Amino acid sequence: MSTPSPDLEHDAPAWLPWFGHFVTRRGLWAGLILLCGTVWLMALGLSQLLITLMGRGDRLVATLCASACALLITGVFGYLFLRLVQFQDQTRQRVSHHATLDPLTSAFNRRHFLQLVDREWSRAKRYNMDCAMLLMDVDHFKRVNDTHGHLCGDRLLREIARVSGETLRQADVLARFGGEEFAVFLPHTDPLGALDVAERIRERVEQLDFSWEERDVPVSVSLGVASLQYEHLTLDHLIHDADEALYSAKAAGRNCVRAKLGLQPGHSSYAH
Ligand SMILES: Nc1nc2c(ncn2[C@@H]2O[C@H](COP(=O)(O)OP(=O)(O)OP(=O)(O)O)[C@@H](O)[C@H]2O)c(=O)[nH]1
Repeated sequence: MSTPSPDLEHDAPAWLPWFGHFVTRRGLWAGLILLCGTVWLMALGLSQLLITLMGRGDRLVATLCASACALLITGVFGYLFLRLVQFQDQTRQRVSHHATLDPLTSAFNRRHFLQLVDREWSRAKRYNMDCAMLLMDVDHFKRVNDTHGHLCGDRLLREIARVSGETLRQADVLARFGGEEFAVFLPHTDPLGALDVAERIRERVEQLDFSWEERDVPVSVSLGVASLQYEHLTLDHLIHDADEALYSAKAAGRNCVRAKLGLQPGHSSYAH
């Protein structure tokens, strides 16, 4: 997933791979000599051409020719240099895109999500701030794939990621956690707020008017919610609790939210 796209090869200026191989094989000095030699030959050829065309070899003509050559060569090499800078920037952006985003849904991938959330989670833990984790799983997704095909399943995953993202605040972090499972980290969110977000996502997905080849495809998700507790010593503990809550939601018949919140004694789960 994080391998650079093959498009990069196509987008590279045509001379770049060749010149890159040359410098790698022969070394920097050989590259520099090749570059200087090319510039020198271009300048010589061009000035000779101009002098021949103008038919005179006096000082004024020589100065004009030198200026024209300098201008042209600076333009050519300036353009090549700028293309190189632009290409390098595009490459950096694509590599970063591939390293952080899930290619199907454009939500964060699991690895990047865990990196981001680990930092946020540690801060919340240290400063005693609220935060919560939601795990969301598409209901009977295998059936969708089997009935309508994998392309339909893929589009459904994209739609679910889209509507979930629209439901969240800027600071919330959404990721595709695995096959048909998504994770959402909610910083500065108390247990009731987390339940509210989970319920809103569930409703938005349920209301998705999703069809494939003119056939309606009913969609629902189950969500497990866990809020940061004193006994969560690592991020894994928080994720584990969200996973247990998700399991309860599935066991309760799906299309619902279950939570491990520790809201008050005797108030540890929530049903849609
Ligand atoms: N189209 C598509 N299918 C995927 C992708 N990743 C995983 N799947 C499929 O998702 C299905 C998950 O099926 P199950 O784990 O049985 O879950 P489910 O059918 O949703 O059942 P419940 O979770 O119990 O409601 C499997 O058939 C996987 O092949 C993907 O990227 N695209």
